[in-house]
Amino acid sequence: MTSALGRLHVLTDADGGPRALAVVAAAVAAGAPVVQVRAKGCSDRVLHDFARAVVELCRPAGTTVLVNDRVDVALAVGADGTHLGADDLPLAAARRVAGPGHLLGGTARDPQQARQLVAEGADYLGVGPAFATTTKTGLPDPIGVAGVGAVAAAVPVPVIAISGVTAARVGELIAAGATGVAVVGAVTGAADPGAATAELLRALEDSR
Ligand SMILES: Cc1ncc(COP(=O)(O)OP(=O)(O)O)c(N)n1
Ligand SMILES: Cc1ncsc1CCOP(=O)(O)O
Ligand SMILES: [Mg+2]
Repeated sequence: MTSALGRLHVLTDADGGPRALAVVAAAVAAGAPVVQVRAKGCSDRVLHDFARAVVELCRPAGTTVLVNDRVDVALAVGADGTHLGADDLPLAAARRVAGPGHLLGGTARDPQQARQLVAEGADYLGVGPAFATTTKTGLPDPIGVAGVGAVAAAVPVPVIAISGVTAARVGELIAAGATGVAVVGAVTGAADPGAATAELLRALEDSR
């Protein structure tokens, strides 16, 4: 079943450890509509078990679960979708594996790339890097609010802005045309991830 796509995507921090699950529980309890399992550098077994635990935390709350990079793991744990970047399985190939009822998102930084991903069947796009971030290294220069807006104007699917997103920056991103935002540090790095999630949700509500 394809779940509706929420406007706040909380991405787990890369290590997928026990604190990561506690952050997910706090974000879900605070009303996060989407959690993305993003764990780097771990074994398939660790990623699978972590993703399964996230699904078990999210299902009772009706929270949509996406898995970063790995459509096989997403399907194995019953997640709602998969997020695919330039180094991941091509989106069209993932669609052949996953079938029509699985949310597939792609990463885009410009209108041409965005239109290509939509043509391949993307249900939504993660667009950025909007602002500079220390969470992920090796990123190209930020595209800024204007760059997010240029992509949003070019495609009919939801645009989720990512990179350096804070509650204070939500309004300008939505005003530029983004549907929602994706965050790592704003929640996982917060002393109170639940309160941080609620602040982001308020900022999104205020930006309608
Ligand atoms: C919502 C959302 N947007 C963009 C990304 C980045 O994905 P990708 O380019 O595959 O980079 P990694 O996250 O795999 O480092 C995302 N994960 N989610
Ligand atoms: C996964 C990813 N892709 C582009 S930036 C990023 C990390 C975003 O992290 P933060 O929200 O802490 O800037
Ligand atoms: Mg990826």
